[in-house]
Amino acid sequence: MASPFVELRRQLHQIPEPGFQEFKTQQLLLDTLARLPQDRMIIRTWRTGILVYIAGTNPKKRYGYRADMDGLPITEETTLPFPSQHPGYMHACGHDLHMSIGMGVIAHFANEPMQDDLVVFFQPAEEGPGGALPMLAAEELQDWKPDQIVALHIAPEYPVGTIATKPEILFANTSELFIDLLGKGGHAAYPHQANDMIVAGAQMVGQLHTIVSRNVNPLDSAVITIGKMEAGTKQNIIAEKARLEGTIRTLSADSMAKIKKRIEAVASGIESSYDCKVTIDYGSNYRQVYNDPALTEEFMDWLRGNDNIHLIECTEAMTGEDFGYFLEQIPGFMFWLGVDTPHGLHHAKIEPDERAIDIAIETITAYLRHHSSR
Ligand SMILES: CC(=O)N[C@@H](CCC[C@H](N)C(=O)O)C(=O)O
Repeated sequence: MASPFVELRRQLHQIPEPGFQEFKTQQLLLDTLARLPQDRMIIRTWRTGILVYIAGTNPKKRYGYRADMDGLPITEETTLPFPSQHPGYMHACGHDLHMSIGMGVIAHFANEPMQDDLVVFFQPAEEGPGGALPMLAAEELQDWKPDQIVALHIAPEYPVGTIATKPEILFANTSELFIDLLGKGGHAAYPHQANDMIVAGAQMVGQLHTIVSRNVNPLDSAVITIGKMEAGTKQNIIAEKARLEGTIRTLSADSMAKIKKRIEAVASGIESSYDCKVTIDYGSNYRQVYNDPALTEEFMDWLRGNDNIHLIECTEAMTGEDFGYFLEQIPGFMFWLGVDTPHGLHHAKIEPDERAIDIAIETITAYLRHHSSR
């Protein structure tokens, strides 16, 4: 029989919700918390998020664990017997696992407290527009700020039982990218009387893809991805508008600033070439995930003595995570948790191996207990 936290993951998996609309998710987590011993627990809600305080036996310090809550606009194509019940939405980035692991950590310390205090943050809207920054500024959190914090992210490429991390930068700086092109629509047979935004938008995508290869130092990694392009209404109508939606990733703040300047230059070139209006909106921006070097090294050393975990010192990834904002204010680290599936993050067929859930709960609780008693 599956552990209660695997069961919880299966329930969460069925109700993926967009950022700041995690209403059913919040209720399910609150109902689950209500079944745990309450004597050491204080629960606060913030928007669709939850903060859970577990008082220690003789606290000198406060630890934190953060789990993200939102799903993605993906139509699930897994073979799981508990698929998403929300059409067009899926937990395809492991947040269902991150939350069930958080609940396992809470249950562990609610039953057998450690010396120090613990706050678990169930944080909405990691995929966008970003729940971490407003949550960190929320009144509900001010007297509960931890002294040290940890979070994890599932890693499809690693076997179960693997943890991968590194000191310093783990995940990139990110900026969303929304570009609107406005030209002049018209009849398909009269292109000379219109400004076709399909042609302008396609040109712009091509030019955007030269920025990383031609303007960024190759030793300083960066990515521009356009994940969505929308234009036109019918095959014989010239499109008046086009919209490009994407994301920028960089390891350095300098490259992010440079890329944005180049995008603006490309946009003004497109405006004059196609006699159109181009508007850029950078949406939400996430700070890099910067692992505290001393705490991460110490965690890695501790893992080396743990026979159940295979530790990998990995390289940086160009993924983003608004946990970077937590790490800007609170020392701590993030790590990858192996879930061994051939399909990557954000893929409709991703099926993380659930055995990783109990492994993560055991590892985090043992680490916190070890650290807390020092
Ligand atoms: C771990 C992960 O996949 N995170 C997301 C974060 C998205 C940030 C933002 N909405 C953007 O698209 O820039 C990622 O896509 O890396």
